[in-house]
Amino acid sequence: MSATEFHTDREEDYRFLHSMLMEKKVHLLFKIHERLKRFEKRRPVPVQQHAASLASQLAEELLYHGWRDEVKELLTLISKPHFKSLLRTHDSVAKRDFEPALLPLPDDAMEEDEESVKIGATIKKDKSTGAIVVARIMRGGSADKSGLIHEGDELKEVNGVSLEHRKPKEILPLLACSEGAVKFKIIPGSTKEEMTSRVTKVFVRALFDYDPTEDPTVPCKDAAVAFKRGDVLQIVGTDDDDTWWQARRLGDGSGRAGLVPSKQLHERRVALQRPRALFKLHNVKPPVFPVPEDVDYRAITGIHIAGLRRSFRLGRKSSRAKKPAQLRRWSSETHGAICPRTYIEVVPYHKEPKDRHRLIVLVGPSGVGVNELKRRLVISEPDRYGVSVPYTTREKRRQESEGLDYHFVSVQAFEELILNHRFVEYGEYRGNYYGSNLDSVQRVMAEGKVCLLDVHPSKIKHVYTSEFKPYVVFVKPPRIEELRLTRRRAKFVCDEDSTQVRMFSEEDFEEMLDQAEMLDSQYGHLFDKVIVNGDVAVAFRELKADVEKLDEPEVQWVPAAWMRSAPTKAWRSCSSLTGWI
Ligand SMILES: Nc1ncnc2c1ncn2[C@@H]1O[C@H](COP(=O)(O)OP(=O)(O)OP(=O)(O)O)[C@@H](O)[C@H]1O
Repeated sequence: MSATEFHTDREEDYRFLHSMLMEKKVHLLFKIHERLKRFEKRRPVPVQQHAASLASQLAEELLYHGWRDEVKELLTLISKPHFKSLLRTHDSVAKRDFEPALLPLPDDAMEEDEESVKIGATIKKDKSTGAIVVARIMRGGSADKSGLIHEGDELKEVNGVSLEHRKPKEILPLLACSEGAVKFKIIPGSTKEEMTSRVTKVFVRALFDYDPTEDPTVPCKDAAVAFKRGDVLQIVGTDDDDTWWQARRLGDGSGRAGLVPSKQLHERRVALQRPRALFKLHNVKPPVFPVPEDVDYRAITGIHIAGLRRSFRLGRKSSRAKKPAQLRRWSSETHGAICPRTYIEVVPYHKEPKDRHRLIVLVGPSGVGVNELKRRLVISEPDRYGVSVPYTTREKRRQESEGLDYHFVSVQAFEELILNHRFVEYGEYRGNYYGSNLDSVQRVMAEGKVCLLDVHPSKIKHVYTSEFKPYVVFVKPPRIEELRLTRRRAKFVCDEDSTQVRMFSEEDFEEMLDQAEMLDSQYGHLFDKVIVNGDVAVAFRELKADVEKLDEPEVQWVPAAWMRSAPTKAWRSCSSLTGWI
């Protein structure tokens, strides 16, 4: 090689190197390298493990924040499949839970006589030791029933095959190909005491519906439990998990436990949906005002039924009245307060023969037939059912009797009763007070009768105590077609003085249905029973049978707060019993 050639080569090399180093891509690679080097030293730790669900919740919330350009841009960005995949990858790295797997043990390995029972367990690689450990045992599944495998146990061998250095994914085929009994070699993860203390015996009533098939965030749809508002769930494990609990639904027959959203998780979801709820609330019509009625049921039925007059709920008459000054609400109304409804702790209650009857609270939109049902109950068994006699400050009329139609009291006496919190519900109409008084309710109950009370649901809180143990029945209108059909001949009182009656109009039906929807969405968590009042005879029979059931020795689930002064320690951590009503 000549010197000139050598020189030329060097020249070319130099040019090549120069052009390569000037390449933009190479510069970017250097930058990435430097950045990675810096992060290597800092060892960043993920701040959270649910970035993907957080982003989808954020996207949902952004929908309610107008359509500004920045919002639009952010929404487009977090909705992109690449971005979503990135977050999902981030989450699995954050959890170091790269390959979670449901352990498909054959049923007969654990439970010979229950072939239908599915094994329930998940395994994962322990991030610090690299060992394969049992992550979750589904209560009621084969693994749980065998009593041999527990959460935190380390799996060493399956059928003699060592699991060392194996990934969870590699263990599944080992189980799949095993026939008959499966042998595990296990190192127990916790002591027996620790294990039993993990299984809580807390029962809750769900205050919302949950359908895992519609929940994109549930870790495993098959392992989740669906429930409806009002269902009683036994919380069998919270596993220190603030997102998913394990629970079994009472009465579903399987005894299998599965995942349900934790109180915290549901609260977070409700909080994110709140803008929508608040938006809806602006349309809510004002609720309760006193509207007395003087229908003479004694003349109609031959039985004197004290207190069976127009309820103190705001009638359709009042909500339409264009004279708001005439009607003034006095009691402090907490109607608009919204608290996320999650779960309420409940305990079993067995009614003893010496116990008083539970208070029956009937609620429903105006005109739905609450009074009608009350009246039918009292007439059917006047010695068993009673209604409380309301209080008023107005003058007694000639045909009225003290203590039968009303308790006629002075304004001063009435206001003292208000100050002493003796009213479940009260208000003022044309300069006179009217109210449903706790003493009246207590008197009916002391007579050994079933007291029927008709209040706006926002007032239930005044009787939500162990003394009254209210059983709340929501009387719901049927679909509009059935309303038209069943109320063809029905008349209702349509003026403030209860002197005029008229037929129901299409608008009345629509308003009744709207009100029912609003009551259900705002107070549905308080309802023990929903009765659709289509055919009144059917509704009455259903109501009567339901109320009679409360006297049977069957277990009734009542709020734990009624039966003890303070919530259990175990539950205190996962539920606040205040502020939900
Ligand atoms: N299922 C039904 N079928 C036909 N008519 C009914 C039915 N239920 C109630 N009614 C009639 O509808 C009218 C209104 O019923 P009711 O007075 O019981 O309503 P309400 O819910 O108590 O209303 P308010 O809150 O205004 O007092 C009455 O004439 C009653 O007889």
